[in-house]
Amino acid sequence: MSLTSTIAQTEPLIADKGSRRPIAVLGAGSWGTALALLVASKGLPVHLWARRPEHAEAMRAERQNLEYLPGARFPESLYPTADAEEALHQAQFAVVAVPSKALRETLARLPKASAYLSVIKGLHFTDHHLQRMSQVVEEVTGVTQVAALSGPNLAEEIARFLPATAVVAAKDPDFAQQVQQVFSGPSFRVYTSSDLIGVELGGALKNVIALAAGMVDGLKLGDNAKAALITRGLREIIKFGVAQGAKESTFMGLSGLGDLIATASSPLSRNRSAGERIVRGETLAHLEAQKSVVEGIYTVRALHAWDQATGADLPITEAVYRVIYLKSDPLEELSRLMGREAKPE
Ligand SMILES: NC(=O)C1=CN([C@@H]2O[C@H](COP(=O)(O)OP(=O)(O)OC[C@H]3O[C@@H](n4cnc5c(N)ncnc54)[C@H](OP(=O)(O)O)[C@@H]3O)[C@@H](O)[C@H]2O)C=CC1
Ligand SMILES: O=C(CO)COP(=O)(O)O
Repeated sequence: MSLTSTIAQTEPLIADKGSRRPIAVLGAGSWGTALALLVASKGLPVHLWARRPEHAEAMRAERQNLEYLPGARFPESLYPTADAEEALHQAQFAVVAVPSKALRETLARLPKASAYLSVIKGLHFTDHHLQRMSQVVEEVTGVTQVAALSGPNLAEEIARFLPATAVVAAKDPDFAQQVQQVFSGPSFRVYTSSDLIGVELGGALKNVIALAAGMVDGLKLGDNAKAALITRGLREIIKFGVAQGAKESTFMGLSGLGDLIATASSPLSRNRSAGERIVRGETLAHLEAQKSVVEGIYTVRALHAWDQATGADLPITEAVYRVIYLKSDPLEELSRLMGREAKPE
């Protein structure tokens, strides 16, 4: 099936301007593929870009992504390609779904889209500044129409069309609504928000708390400890996020508390399971080398650099940093947290 026939055969289900144009998904890992499936299952044309031609070819032949999401069959309107020009041709917007460490390089070598949706849960520290992924997109491409989608969204569950929710935030409310329409469906309910900072920070920072939650699981510290970690972790996220300009209420929503609960408790979470493996002796080098990304190990490094530069008070984040990067004993870090100065909640 050719690209043009994919577009021509597809009857769009949404009524907004530009809806006949395809959605380009840049990154054919587990999340890019799951989102491509969601949209294509509505009959909308989706171009899924993979960086390796043999990966795109295999997906076209198998009609599934055997490397990242085996078993999830591709609808007709999902077209995998390694040709970026083809992927981005007439796209309504491009969904960026590569790991945060690959974002700059990927955007710099691909043709520009007219608008972008970041679904990346990461954070950069460059030149003494923290950068959210939408800011990186804007800086590298010069495109200002950028949104972010986040929430409790484990790719394997989304690809099985189990019910889930997410929130999309953008400076332009019309663009947030356009994205909402494209992704909303019977198994995926999408809310809008104007708090781009809060939505992006919630998604990035919960990965650090999920790493800590995995450590709690690995050390068998119990459910009280896990609940305490999630609650105090959320407090740390809120304090940091509000200082960055986010709204506190955003962190009590899907992209904050919602995602934190899912990631800190699910056996499917790579961040949570990485925490578990770290306390059993697995090395940072091994985690960095694994095929599927563990974003929290980069986010905690960026937050540590920020903490060093500004003196922000991020005790759980710092404890996770010391365990992962300085090989500190997790039980010593725990007693340091438990022994902090007494204070009101
Ligand atoms: N998986 C999930 O449940 C969810 C993930 N996210 C976020 O989405 C983002 C992507 O994660 P996810 O899809 O899970 O990651 P995966 O590890 O599953 O896939 C990563 C994808 O990015 C590609 N990639 C890796 N390095 C590069 C590079 N240097 N240049 C170009 N492409 C590259 C990989 O290609 P190749 O195979 O060739 O290496 C692969 O297609 C992360 O920020 C994650 O936090 C958000 C919500 C849910
Ligand atoms: O962001 C996610 C769920 O919302 C995915 O979590 P992991 O990256 O830990 O697998």
